[in-house]
Amino acid sequence: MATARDIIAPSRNTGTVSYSLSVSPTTTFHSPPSKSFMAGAIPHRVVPKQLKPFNTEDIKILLLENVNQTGRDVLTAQGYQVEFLKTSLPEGQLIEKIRDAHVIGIRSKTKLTDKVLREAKNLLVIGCFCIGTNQVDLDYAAKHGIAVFNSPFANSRSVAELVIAEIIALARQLGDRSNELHRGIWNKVSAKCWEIRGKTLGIVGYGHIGSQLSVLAEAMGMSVIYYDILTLMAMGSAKQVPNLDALLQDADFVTLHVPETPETKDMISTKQFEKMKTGSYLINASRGTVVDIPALIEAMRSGKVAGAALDVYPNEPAANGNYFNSQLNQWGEELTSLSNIILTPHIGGSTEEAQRAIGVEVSDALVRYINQGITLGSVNLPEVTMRSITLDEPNHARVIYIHRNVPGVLRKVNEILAEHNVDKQISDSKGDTAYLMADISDVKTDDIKKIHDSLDSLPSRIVTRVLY
Ligand SMILES: NC(=O)c1ccc[n+]([C@@H]2O[C@H](COP(=O)([O-])OP(=O)(O)OC[C@H]3O[C@@H](n4cnc5c(N)ncnc54)[C@H](O)[C@@H]3O)[C@@H](O)[C@H]2O)c1
Ligand SMILES: O=C(O)[C@H](O)COP(=O)(O)O
Repeated sequence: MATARDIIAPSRNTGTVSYSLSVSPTTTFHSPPSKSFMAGAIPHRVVPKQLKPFNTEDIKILLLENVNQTGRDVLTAQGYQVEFLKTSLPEGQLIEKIRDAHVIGIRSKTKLTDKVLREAKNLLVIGCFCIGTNQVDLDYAAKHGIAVFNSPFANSRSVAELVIAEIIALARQLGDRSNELHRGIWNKVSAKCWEIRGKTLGIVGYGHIGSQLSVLAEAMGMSVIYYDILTLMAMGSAKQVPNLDALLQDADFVTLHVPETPETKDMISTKQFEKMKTGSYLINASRGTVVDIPALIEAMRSGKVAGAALDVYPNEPAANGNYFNSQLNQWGEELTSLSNIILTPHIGGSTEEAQRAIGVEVSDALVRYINQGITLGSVNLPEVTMRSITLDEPNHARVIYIHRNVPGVLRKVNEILAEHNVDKQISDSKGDTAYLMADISDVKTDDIKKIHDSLDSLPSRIVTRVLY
């Protein structure tokens, strides 16, 4: 029997009733009509038709990890069934829950491995309500026609501001002084406390966060150097250095802003600490795997590193609570016993501004994908968009065919579509997966199932959807 993932029934809402235009990606291209337009210069506006894949209340969305209310509002306004949980889920429970879901929304904790995704038979799309997508097996998802979206920079500023705060806090040993006074100890010292003015900040990874931080740090009188695998335009007076060693030997503060990849695993370990200046500082708000923590503990004990701020850890708890100990990470208690180390629970992107913006951005992308098949912003499928079908175009349908990227597919698809007029068609590929979108006209209701089933029976098929 066809499932919600592949068979597409007509929407209850696609008659002549009024439509919400908010879901149309093209809405922003329609200026409000001016007075002269209203006076009759243009007889009527072109109104995008709200395509629906099937009765929207059939769409089941599972939101984990306390996705912001803004995101929940966008999705519930569509009439989807939204289940919301504050925490991540252990693998067994995740597998049980994901079997039913057409959409899952997560943040950085939920691991969507191939093992989990294999059970997600109905899953159309994954929304990462964060920047990182390392927690998702992107390749498996693409090969199975599951689109993945994220929010590439809505929390970048929040992370950059946190790092600025940490640079000053480490230079002035604020964490220690505050902890002491909380225990009743007055310890007024200036030894080894510094201004940050004139010091050198070394930024590893000069992307959205690194470059934003660069601007803020220079404004506070720091010199900025950066290392990145790409040659990137410097902000202000910052200077790119040719390799990591060059950065480590010159920086007073080293801050990490690279993604989690095989190349960045233990990027900062014993050898790198040896290259750093004595009395320098390390900040990691990227991913926990990037720093070899036992090596950091050693470097801090020896005095090589004068202070550190960590926001991310190799193992992080699924929920808030009393979990940060040696069971979670074997060095947990050694780390907490060090002086001048700021430990935060992965809060780099946790501001009201960032979470609200991410909620809207990712939910909008999910709605566009579910209702119209648009993949703009997808991190694992080719980015494909087409202007909306309008209310002036009855008997039109949008065909989405995600298929293996092998020769001869377009010919077969167009043989199937040949009985109809193909108004627009776009096809693009990324690796092994290709994405075809075609708007066709002269389509009768009875044709929909035939088109769907014919495309679905092609050997190249990954996912077939027909929207109208
Ligand atoms: N602590 C938090 O709450 C928080 C919030 C947002 C992002 N993050 C993490 O920060 C990371 C960076 O975020 P971003 O938005 O700046 O990402 P980005 O993709 O904009 O920038 C990453 C940069 O790192 C560079 N890079 C990749 N591999 C490298 C390597 N081996 N050596 C040197 N440079 C390398 C890339 O070329 C790119 O310029 C994210 O991947 C995410 O893991 C953490
Ligand atoms: O990837 C990110 O955006 C950050 O690591 C923040 O993740 P979070 O949304 O789980 O706090």
